[in-house]
Amino acid sequence: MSSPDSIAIQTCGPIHGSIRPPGSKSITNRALIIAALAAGKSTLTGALASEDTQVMIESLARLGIGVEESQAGTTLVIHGSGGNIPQRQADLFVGNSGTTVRFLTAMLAACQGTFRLDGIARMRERPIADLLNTLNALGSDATSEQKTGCPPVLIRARGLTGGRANIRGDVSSQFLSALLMAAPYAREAVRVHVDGVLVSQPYVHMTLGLMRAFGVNVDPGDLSQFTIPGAQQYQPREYAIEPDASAASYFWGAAAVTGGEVTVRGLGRAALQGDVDFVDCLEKMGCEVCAQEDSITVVGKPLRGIEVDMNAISDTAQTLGVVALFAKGATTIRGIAHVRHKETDRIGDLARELRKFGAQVDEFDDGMRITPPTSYANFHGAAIATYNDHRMAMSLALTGLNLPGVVIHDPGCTAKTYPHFFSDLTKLIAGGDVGS
Ligand SMILES: O=C(O)C1=C[C@@H](OP(=O)(O)O)[C@@H](O)[C@H](O)C1
Ligand SMILES: C=C(OP(=O)(O)O)C(=O)O
Repeated sequence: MSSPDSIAIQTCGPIHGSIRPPGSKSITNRALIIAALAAGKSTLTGALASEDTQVMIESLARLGIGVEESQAGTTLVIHGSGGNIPQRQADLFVGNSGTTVRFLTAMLAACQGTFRLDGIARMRERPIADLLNTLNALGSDATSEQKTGCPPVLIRARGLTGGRANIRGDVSSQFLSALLMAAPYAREAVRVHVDGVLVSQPYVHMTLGLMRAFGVNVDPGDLSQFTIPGAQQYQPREYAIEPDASAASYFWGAAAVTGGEVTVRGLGRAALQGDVDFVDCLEKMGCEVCAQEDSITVVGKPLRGIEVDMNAISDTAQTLGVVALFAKGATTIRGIAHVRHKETDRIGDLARELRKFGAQVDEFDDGMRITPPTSYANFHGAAIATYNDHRMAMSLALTGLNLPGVVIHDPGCTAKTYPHFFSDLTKLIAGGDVGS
């Protein structure tokens, strides 16, 4: 289905409603890797059906690991091969999915065969060298084909021997998550030390949680070093995936910018995803937050600017940047230098788009200060570029609920993690309960 070139957002009053967003991208792609490594049949329910999970599923299929999809792709049956990849030679396309390229690279290094992984142009600018170095120190032969430190990746895999290695933590936590999930399949124990300050830490806890759910226990300690005994196997199982907490941030953000009340169903404070902590930022800004075991409600109230370190929850930084436009006083976001390596440079490009609304935005290496326009005369809608970044499109769309004249270019880029975002937002504005 083709997408329009742009979408005009209609202003609305306070939004009242509830929504269950689609499944978590991060959990779906972890569960797919782990289930593929397990020997036997696993069933995932509540999975995300989007570009990022589709490139993972298609890659597994090319490797000869069957994944059956039903319920519009939200139920997945994986026939795991126990670490023996049926296709010993494969060329894989990973789109612009960081989790797919990094998790598959480590998984394949722990198996046998010759593999190549490549993606879209931006993927060829996203770092992976630190992961390759670590895998090579553990017995693999993995290289950046064009010696750029980025994909395409070539792997001549003969299994991981195990042993001691260092892994870099300050560029992307996905390197460590990838290694942790593959390590049980090394011949001997893997002892890994994390170099630098580990970013996006909740995702590593998520990784360990998924591994535990499939039968492999690893002590998190203080997340600076890990010992993973070798020659283990994951146990196949049925597993229910939580809704996506980064996606939920747009709906909590919608309550904040419209002064409405939005409940996200299927996510409580005990969720595996750190991004549920986004609601703490909204609470600091003045919103009311009510958390139940299986839902979190945000009630929009007059907003004030805050200072916040978003290192742990950086996928929600763009959402907060947008909410900050509607606050009294400046908001300072820090600790997110690593988001410059994502789908786009999320500091520079977000700053550029926020300025179009009349805000003053001061950019730092690791964040930005957003000072909202001081008079209504200077506060106006704008045509917004999205840089092929789903989170630019979804976050900046929220401005249009409050400001006339907002147009979002290339809304189809939300397909990376949320193909039906704009129709779900429209349904939520109309009121009622969205999502099953
Ligand atoms: O492990 C994961 O599932 C993710 C980790 C984060 O990346 P970084 O560790 O690169 O910050 C996050 O931004 C990404 O969307 C998903
Ligand atoms: C950074 C993201 O994705 P990935 O790194 O998995 O491509 C994201 O979804 O915001």
